[in-house]
Amino acid sequence: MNHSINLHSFSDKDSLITDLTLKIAALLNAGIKKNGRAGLAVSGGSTPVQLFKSLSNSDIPWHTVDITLVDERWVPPDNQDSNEHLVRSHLLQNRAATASFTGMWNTAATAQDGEALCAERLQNTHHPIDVLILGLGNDGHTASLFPGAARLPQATDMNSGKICMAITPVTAPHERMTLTLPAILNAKQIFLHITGQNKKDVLEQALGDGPSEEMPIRFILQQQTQKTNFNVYWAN
Ligand SMILES: O=C(O)[C@H](O)[C@@H](O)[C@H](O)[C@H](O)COP(=O)(O)O
Repeated sequence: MNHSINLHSFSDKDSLITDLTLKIAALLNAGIKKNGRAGLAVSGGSTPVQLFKSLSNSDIPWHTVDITLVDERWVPPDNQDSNEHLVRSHLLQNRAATASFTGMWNTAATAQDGEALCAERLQNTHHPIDVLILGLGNDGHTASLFPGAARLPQATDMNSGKICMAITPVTAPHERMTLTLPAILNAKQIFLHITGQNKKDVLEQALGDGPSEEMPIRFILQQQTQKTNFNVYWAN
């Protein structure tokens, strides 16, 4: 590995979830104490379901937390592929039911058409985001920063001034909306949450040399600004 990272390894998923839940709760509680509100941005996919369930029971004044998405597939919230659907089903439950949620999807026909409204809504949530959770795809994507996507250069341009951007993956279904790289790196704390040997292998490959465009998680691993705390949580 050519780049050093803070890697927290766990022998099983349950111990990871217990530890990460406490860590996230402490950071959100600290943010609330200092600023009156806190921001939490979450990814979709299958990995975070157990974490969402655990977080939903955490002792946090959830009514002072703004929950947003890191990315979204451009499908309505009643679609099983919707990340908003996932968050509503597993995170906005129990104690966390009182949190304020701002999704990315809107009724525009395409993500590109819905970009301005999505950005406007996100601007009205708590910033900077206190805790942002990323996942990792087998192709090295994170958020919806997909290798080979035509708009990847714009979505990773640190000077775009944009908070979110529509993007069409070539390696996965659905047009997406993603937080841009500068918006992701503006978070105070980023956790990369991954499970299984396969994802660890992908991470190790990404930590080696090669173009970030080929494995966009490298844009995060090799962040130039160094102002964001970045930790990897991995369990087998
Ligand atoms: O909506 C999405 O697809 C995601 O936010 C995406 O970036 C995800 O985190 C990875 O694809 C990992 O997904 P899994 O957890 O399902 O492996």
